[in-house]
Parts: sequence; C-alpha cells; structure tokens
Amino acid sequence: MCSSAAPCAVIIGMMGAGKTRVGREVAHLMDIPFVDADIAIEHQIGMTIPEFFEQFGEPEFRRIEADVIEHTLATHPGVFSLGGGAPMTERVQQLLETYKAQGGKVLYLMAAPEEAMERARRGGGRPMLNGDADARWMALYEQRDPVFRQVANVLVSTHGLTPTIAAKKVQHMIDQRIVHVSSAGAQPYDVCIGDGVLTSLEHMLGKQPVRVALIHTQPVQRHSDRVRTLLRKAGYQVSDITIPDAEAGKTVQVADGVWRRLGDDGFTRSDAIVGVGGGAATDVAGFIAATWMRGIRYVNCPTSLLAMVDASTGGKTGINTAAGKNLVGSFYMPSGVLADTSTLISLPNDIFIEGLGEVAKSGFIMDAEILHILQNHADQLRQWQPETSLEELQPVVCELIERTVRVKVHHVNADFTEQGLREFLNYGHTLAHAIEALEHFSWRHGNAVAVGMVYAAELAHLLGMIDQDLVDMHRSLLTSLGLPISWKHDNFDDVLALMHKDKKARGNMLRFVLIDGIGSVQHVENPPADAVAEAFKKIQA
Ligand SMILES: NC(=O)c1ccc[n+]([C@@H]2O[C@H](COP(=O)([O-])OP(=O)(O)OC[C@H]3O[C@@H](n4cnc5c(N)ncnc54)[C@H](O)[C@@H]3O)[C@@H](O)[C@H]2O)c1
Ligand SMILES: O=C(O)C(=O)C[C@@H](O)[C@H](O)[C@H](O)COP(=O)(O)O
Repeated sequence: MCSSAAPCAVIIGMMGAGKTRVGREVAHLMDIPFVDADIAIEHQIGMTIPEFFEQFGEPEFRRIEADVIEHTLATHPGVFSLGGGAPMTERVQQLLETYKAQGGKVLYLMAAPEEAMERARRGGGRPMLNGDADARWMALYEQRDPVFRQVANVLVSTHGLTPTIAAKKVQHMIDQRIVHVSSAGAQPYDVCIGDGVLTSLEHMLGKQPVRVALIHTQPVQRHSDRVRTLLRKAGYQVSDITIPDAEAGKTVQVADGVWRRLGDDGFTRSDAIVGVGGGAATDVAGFIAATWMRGIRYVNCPTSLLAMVDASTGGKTGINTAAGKNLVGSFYMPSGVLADTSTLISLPNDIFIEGLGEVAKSGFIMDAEILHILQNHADQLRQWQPETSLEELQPVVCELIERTVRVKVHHVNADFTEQGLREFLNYGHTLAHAIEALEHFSWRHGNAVAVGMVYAAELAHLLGMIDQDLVDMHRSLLTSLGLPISWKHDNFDDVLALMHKDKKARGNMLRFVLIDGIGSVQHVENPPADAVAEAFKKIQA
C-alpha cells in the first residue's frame, strides 16, 4: 500500500536495529518522504524524549506516541519508523492491525542482538536503557521480540548487512503486495505476492511446528529445494514428500500415502504442511492438512500462475474421485500464502496461458480493469516464455495476480463455505468440470474454464441477459490470450449428466452462474433445456 494518505511501510524493531537509518535510506531509494515517530514526538512536545520521561513518566509518553502514530498512519505517504517500545501498547497494536487489514506493511527489522545492542549503547539518550544498558536491552528484547513477530506482517533480517544493502532488502519487501484474507469462521491470514516472498515462510509457519511436511511435485523440484533449505535453516524437521504431478496427485491413493508418511514421521497436531507447486499440489496439501488429525496448520507456496491467482487462496481443498472432479474435499484455510513470482521463471508457456483463464474470469465477474490489462498486453502474455519473459512482464503479472487475488478474497471473505456469493467464482466452471472429466483430466483446468465461459456467455445471450457484442468479446479476448474457445464433443447427454453433478446444482435443478454485464453476476436456476443444449452447440469446434 503506497497511497496518498497512508505509509508504504511502517518499520518496527528493537532499539539500535537501524530503523531510522535504514528507513531514511529506503525512503531515499523510493523517492518518498520519511518520518521517524520519535523525532515527530520531540517536535510536538518541544523537548527531548529523556527530558519528557523524567518530567511526565512513560504512560504519558506512550499516550502522546500513540496519538502521533494514529495521525501519521492517516496522513503520511512514505516510510514511517516507530520507536522501539511503541508496538507494545494495545492501542498501537490496534492501529497497526487496522493498517495491515487495509493492505499496509509492518516490517520488523531484525538486526543481530550484538550489533543492535552496540548501536543502542553508542547512540545514548534512551531512557529505557538506563543502568546496565546491555542487560536492559536483552531483557526488553525477550519481552518484545515475540510481540514484534505477532504485530509485523513482514520480517526482514539485516544480520551482517550494511545499511544500504539492508535498505535495498527492505525496499524489495515493500514492493511485495499483501492481500489480507479475513473471513468469518476462519483465522485471518495474508497472501504475499512478489519477488522473493518465500523468505517469509518461517514467519508464516510460526514457532510451534517441530516437523514440516513439504508436499510438492517433481517439475517444481528447483523451487521445493529452495523451500526445503529455508525450512531446514529455520530449524524445522522436514519430511520431503514428492507426489505425482498434476491431477494424478489429486487422488485418495496419493492422500493415503501421505497420511502414512505423516504417521511414520510422527506428525502431531502442532506440526505443519507446506504445499509447493501448481493448483493440484496446493489442493492436495490443503486436503492433507485439513484431514490429518482433523486439521493442522498449512502454508501454500504456489508456483503456477493459476495457483497464485486462485487455487492457493480461499481454503477450497480437495481431490478427484471416480464420481468427478473436486467432489471430495473441505473448506479449510491456510495460515498464509506466499506467491513468490520468481518461481514463475520456469513456468512453461501452456501452463502460464491456462492461468490467464482464471484471471479473465475475475475480470468478467468483477474487475473490468483486469480485462483492460489483458487486452493491452495480450501479445506479450500469449508469447510467455520461461526463463526470459518474467523480467519484462513482472509488473504486469504482479498487477494481474494482486487484482485477481483481491476478486477471490472479496468473495471468500463474504462467503467462505460457498452458500451464495462465492459461487460467482465458479463462472464458466459448470461446463469446465464436465470437460475435464470427459477428457480424463488431459485438459488443463484454465483452458476448460475458458471454453466454459464462452458457453456461459452464449447461454446468457440466449436468455436475453447479454448482447452479442459481449459474447464476441469473450471469444476475442480469450483467443488473443491463446486460450481455447471451443470443444468438440458429440454426446450432449454425457455433458448434461455431469453438469447435474456440479456442486452448484440442487436436487434435479441445474444452477448456473451467468453475467448480465461485465462485473454483474447472477445465479440462474433451471434455465430452459433447449437454451442449455443450444448454447452447447455454439461452442462445438
Ligand atoms: N482450490 C481452489 O480454489 C482451486 C482454484 C482453481 C483451480 N484449482 C485446481 O488447481 C488445479 C490446476 O492448477 P494448475 O493450473 O496450477 O495445474 P497443475 O497443478 O496441474 O500444474 C500444472 C503443471 O505445471 C507444473 N508447474 C507448476 N509450477 C511450475 C513452475 N513454476 N515451473 C515449472 N512447472 C510448474 C506442475 O508441476 C504441473 O506439471 C486443478 O486441479 C484445479 O481444480 C483449485
Ligand atoms: O474458490 C472458489 O470458490 C472457486 O470456485 C474458484 C474456482 O476458480 C476453482 O476452479 C475451484 O477449484 C472450483 O472449485 P469447485 O468447487 O467448483 O470444484
């Protein structure tokens, strides 16, 4: 968040961690203003902080400090660093909670204790360190570190870094995008999007787990190796579990194999799962987390575009069975999602493009700007190449991921267990799931959704809900992105039978999600059978 009225980032940390020095440097690098809370307070009280402490005591200081923080959070469009003790008061914690809920970043700057202690001692003028400064610093550190970890949504270790390098690292972390998910009936969490966000994995998992099961597929080995190193460095005992790739991994047999492994490796309720890979891998990782001991913590690290924009977030976990796609599963939220865009470097063209299907869906159902971005960049997006395209397309891709995740989170926050509004995310999916099943999962999910959206648009047109231009626009946009818009299948009865098994159906009634304009979605129950069949004819190749 870098708006005209709120800070891009709030920096917290121990005395001597370098909050002012690094904060100032970051602001300089980003060409935005910097405010240090202690300096702002001294300006307001007209004396130094030690003088104020002596005359009025700490409680009065904390009151003024919270006022200054509240004001600055509402007015300062730059980098804002807080005094060491500020996040310890309940009022400041609440202010920071609200700031984070609006997309704000609270960065905990973590210097090595010896370095920070030394700097704090050298700096002087710190009433909280009166007496044996090192012993006081250490005692405060023990009190404050757990609170800072709780209050911050981004942890930045500056151990051994010069202030300039630390500032660059902080800038990198500020550039990441955070979407906060907070849905009734589930613990809130963040979706962090950007280059290098995997480094927040330890923070997301927390200190409780002793064992972590790293569930991934073979094609993402390069990324899961990196995650394993991060986990081991953080001190977790890692069970590295490779599952079969793509839909072959979403089976009860695979789940059973993983449950056995968790049993053998002694996984308890306080241990955790990390899912790394495409949507199939994160669906399975979530399903295992939801079912092992009736639910343990999990963090998703999506590596495909589709998993970043959709599958990893929102807590729909599941597997496929003989009865159909995703018919067995649960609603079970992750503790966090790390969409590290650097992992897209190895993503093949066809898998990148299928992800655009779900991106376009979010544009049709809610965010027209997504459609404009897709239209404006269609040629570059369609020509995506692993290893080379990411550098050029990073800003566009990040923008599309954030916008699409926001659309998803809007629906999930309002309706976690899909009683109504969340079904809108299923635009195009009624036919898509039937295509996937009839093609024995050889069709990519995003491709099936693209055809499903054209079918939904044709049906909406036949029902008089949209004009031909909007149907044509579906076709032209999806084609320009390299997505399919038709599917050849001779037996409509098979298709209809599967559409009746869709999770949106009720009893014998077919229920569709259709649009009557861009961003305007409706449930349509039991549409006339001839329209359902006629629309199908229109998507035949
Ligand atoms: N839970 C949800 O809300 C939700 C939402 C949308 C889709 N899904 C599910 O997600 C699945 C589709 O996800 P998907 O499109 O990611 O397919 P996928 O998981 O099958 O991944 C596609 C392929 O890309 C590989 N891959 C992933 N990241 C890579 C990378 N960075 N480099 C190289 N290869 C990489 C995978 O290993 C796989 O081979 C479907 O099963 C769908 O049902 C779930
Ligand atoms: O999160 C949701 O809700 C969705 O419907 C998102 C869909 O894009 C996604 O494909 C999901 O896997 C579909 O779930 P299903 O319940 O239709 O199997």
